[in-house]
Amino acid sequence: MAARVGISRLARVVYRGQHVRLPRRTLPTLTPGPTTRPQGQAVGVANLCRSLHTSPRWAQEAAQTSGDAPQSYEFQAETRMLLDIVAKSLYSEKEVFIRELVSNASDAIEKARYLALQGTQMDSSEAGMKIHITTDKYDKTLTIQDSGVGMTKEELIDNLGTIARSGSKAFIQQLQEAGNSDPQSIIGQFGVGFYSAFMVAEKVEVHTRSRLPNSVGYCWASDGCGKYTIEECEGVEPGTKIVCHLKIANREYADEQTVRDVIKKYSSFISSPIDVNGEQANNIKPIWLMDPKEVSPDQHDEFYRFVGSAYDKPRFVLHYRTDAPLDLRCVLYVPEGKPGLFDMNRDKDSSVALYCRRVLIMNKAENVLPKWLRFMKGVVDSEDIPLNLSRELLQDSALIRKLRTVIQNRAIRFLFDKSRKDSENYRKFFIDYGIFIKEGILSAQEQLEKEEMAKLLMYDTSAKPTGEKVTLPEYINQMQSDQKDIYYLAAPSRELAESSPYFESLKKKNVEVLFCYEPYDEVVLMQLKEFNSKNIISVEKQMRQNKDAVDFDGSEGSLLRTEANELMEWLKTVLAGRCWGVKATPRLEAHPCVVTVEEMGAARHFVRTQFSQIPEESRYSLLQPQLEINPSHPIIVKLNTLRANNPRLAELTAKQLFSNAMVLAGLVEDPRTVLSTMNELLELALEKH
Ligand SMILES: Nc1ncnc2c1ncn2[C@@H]1O[C@H](COP(=O)(O)OP(=O)(O)OP(=O)(O)O)[C@@H](O)[C@H]1O
Repeated sequence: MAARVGISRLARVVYRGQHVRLPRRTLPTLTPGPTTRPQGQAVGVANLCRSLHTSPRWAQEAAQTSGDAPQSYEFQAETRMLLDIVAKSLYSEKEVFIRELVSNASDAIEKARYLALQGTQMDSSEAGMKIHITTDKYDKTLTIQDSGVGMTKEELIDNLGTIARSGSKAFIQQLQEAGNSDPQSIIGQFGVGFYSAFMVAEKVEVHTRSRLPNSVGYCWASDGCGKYTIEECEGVEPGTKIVCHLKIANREYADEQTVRDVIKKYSSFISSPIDVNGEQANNIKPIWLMDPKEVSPDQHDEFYRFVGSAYDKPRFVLHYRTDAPLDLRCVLYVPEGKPGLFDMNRDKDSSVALYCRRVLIMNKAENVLPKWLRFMKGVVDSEDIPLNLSRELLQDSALIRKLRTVIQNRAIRFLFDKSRKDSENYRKFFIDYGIFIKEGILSAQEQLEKEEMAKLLMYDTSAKPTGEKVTLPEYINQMQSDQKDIYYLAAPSRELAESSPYFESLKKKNVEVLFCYEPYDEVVLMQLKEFNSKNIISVEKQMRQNKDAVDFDGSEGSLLRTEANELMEWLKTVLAGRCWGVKATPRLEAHPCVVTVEEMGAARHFVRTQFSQIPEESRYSLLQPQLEINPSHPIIVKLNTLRANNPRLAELTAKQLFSNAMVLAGLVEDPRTVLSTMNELLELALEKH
């Protein structure tokens, strides 16, 4: 290694095609040679450098060659094409070449570990399984050395002279299909493995020795312009050392801090230690690869803050490993904090990083998790994901879809487990994050998928005190033996739900009813339609469908059948244009009447969202409300006599009863519309007092 002298005392010369750094005092003795390095003269050059008391790295290595002339080879045609494009492209993220080389180094170490584990006879020691990176600003070199499997001469030719990886093949194929029209746009979608080094290097040297017994070392070198050389070298350590002689424009990659930053960005979680100039650069443990039992809560807290760029803690940790149907290692966190308004946005960036064998593929990987799980933060690592996965493929590949389904199913199972075993914390989670689950149900296509997510829903219920929620499976478990359907009631609050006329008869029969307080709750349940082969129906619908006849037994204070029939006929006339039918119901007790419509939830949604644009007279014909009267209620009984005694007061009372019922059903957006006749009604009612 050259002695470190100040830059002012150094001079740079190009000697036989190489940039050589020399102390100034030696300059007069140097005679520039030819601009290209002739084959077979490496030893001479090295000798010259030694005699000048300087030893640039390439010259040091040249001094160790066997002395035989390096053999020259041509790259396979496809490789040449790839190299040409890579070298000339204006690829914006050149730094990824470090990721590619580090990932190859890590793969080589993994292979060596694996072979050693398999009992293959090898020259290996676990202790040295490291990646060493050295930077030299003066030489403009970046060297990446691993203690992995190394390569034999044949492997060098096969692996680096031809396109081995499928990703590169796909890249070439796309390029050909695109008719060479826009290579930059295509190259941006791919990592191009080892060849990406030529984006930044004018020359790349690979010093390698296979770990197989009795292997010799080789030096592979190329400027990426169609040819490469291989020569036998002595003193090569087992493993591979890649020296990138950087182009002047890319000399920043010989800067230690730049390299550290790139490693932090892409390769923090590589399992082998990565040293940059002797100091470890990846000090974060890939905890998702550890045995879940071995990871402490503190480690999770720290890692969560790192991956999620968060300041709180995770409330739930899903640390999950599987080999089938996909190889998958993931750690996913549910934040302790509540979601902010921004988190609700479906376009919010994902907080999940996608790795493949500890190599970062994409930081904010969209589509790895379904949208509704966007509140989860963490890491997904799958060996089945190709390293060169493009953004386009990530958008729409069968593999990513499969990954998404596997993770979604696991997340649902995990959360469902929490709901049963850690119910208090799950209840709090549901209050904060339930809206995402509802969104998931609304956006799912398949009934089965909807029902899976619906296991996670929780509601207040008529059978439990306020705040004690039940899940749908719990509701079904508690159902009465003769109960066929799941009932729900949408109301703005528990008080209004409990006093709802629609709930009266079920309450009397002790039938449990789910209370939904949010406007979108009933939209979700309407979409869900059924759960575990049970229909989910609103209490209003249940009432409208009910065919129970009124028992006109002449009980005291109740209308007789004929009286009720006459009153209903009269009501039809008085409410013409607003009411599409009148019937008597046995299901009311405290209330004089209710309004029912075909799909109450949908109607309410319609009223909320569309009614302002629809003229008054058309609104009723769209809703077609039906009035159901309670023939035993004092107001109804009185109304029947009133229509003969005081027709005007009876008419006003009937209209007001209908308006009140519409309000109770949640079908009136603007309450002022029901007050128009109220003063006249009061005036007449108070006349005799
Ligand atoms: N440091 C290394 N040690 C041993 N072999 C290496 C090393 N770097 C590259 N290779 C060999 O060269 C081949 C080509 O490398 P390249 O990066 O172009 O693609 P790849 O690593 O095969 O692709 P992928 O990472 O998708 O499997 C590798 O498959 C490997 O056999």
